[in-house]
Amino acid sequence: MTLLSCRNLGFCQPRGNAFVLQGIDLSLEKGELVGLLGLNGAGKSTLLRLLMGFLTSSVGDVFLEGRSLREWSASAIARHLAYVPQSHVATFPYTVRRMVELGRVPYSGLTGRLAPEDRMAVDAALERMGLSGLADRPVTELSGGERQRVVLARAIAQDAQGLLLDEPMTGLDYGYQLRLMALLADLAREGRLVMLTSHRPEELYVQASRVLVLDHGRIDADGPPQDVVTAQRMSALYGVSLAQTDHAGNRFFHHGRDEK
Ligand SMILES: Nc1ncnc2c1ncn2[C@@H]1O[C@H](COP(=O)(O)OP(=O)(O)OP(=O)(O)O)[C@@H](O)[C@H]1O
Repeated sequence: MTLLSCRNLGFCQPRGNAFVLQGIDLSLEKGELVGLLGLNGAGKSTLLRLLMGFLTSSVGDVFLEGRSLREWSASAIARHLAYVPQSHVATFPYTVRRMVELGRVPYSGLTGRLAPEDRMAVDAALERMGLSGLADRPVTELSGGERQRVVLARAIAQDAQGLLLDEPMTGLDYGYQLRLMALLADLAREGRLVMLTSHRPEELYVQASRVLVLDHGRIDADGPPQDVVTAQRMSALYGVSLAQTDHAGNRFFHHGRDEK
């Protein structure tokens, strides 16, 4: 079932004269783990922000559950879609628990008391991100990777049907990168739409059910990872010579020896 879709979506920055995104047609289904690849500046974050309703399209429209996002209130969107930004600066010394509790605001309201199910969702998210032992620490006193796990836990606590993540692996140690990808795959298998931007095609090859390539603001490829994450396409996209080796369900890329 389609959760999010867009038709002929286009976006120009307010003071820019060129389109950052153009002619984007997408139908994003519940149960999919969608990876979004593209060069720096290709428009990946812009697309996620348009799908979240943080930016308003210049052309075309985004639909959530078949209704234009323009008809949805911000809190109703937040009960359907959670978002993890590319970077997050902690300026106020909230505790880790309090930060994760903010994921429940779409249900409890800003001043509302947390119901038992809110507390359960917060505890489960803390546990899933390995933060139970840090719950009472101020976020301003955490490492970069720990803070990233707090932002991820807040999004998971939101318990939304759609989870849109902008380079979520940034700053995570290798163990948490692998755990997070497995968790995202689980969330998709549970019937959620999970969409993430990434600069790691090999990781998308293993876990994503669908991979999109954005190139110069347009969708250049859209399909299963076996068809999209190929040495030929990745070489063309990144402008480097790559060869591929498949092994035990993984695909590894090797940088050609002729290039430095
Ligand atoms: N606030 C802004 N004002 C003007 N231009 C912007 C703004 N934010 C982004 N852009 C431009 O929009 C284009 C798309 O940026 P976007 O952040 O969506 O790219 P991205 O694919 O997410 O890149 P990266 O991989 O580097 O995160 C870029 O050309 C960028 O320079």
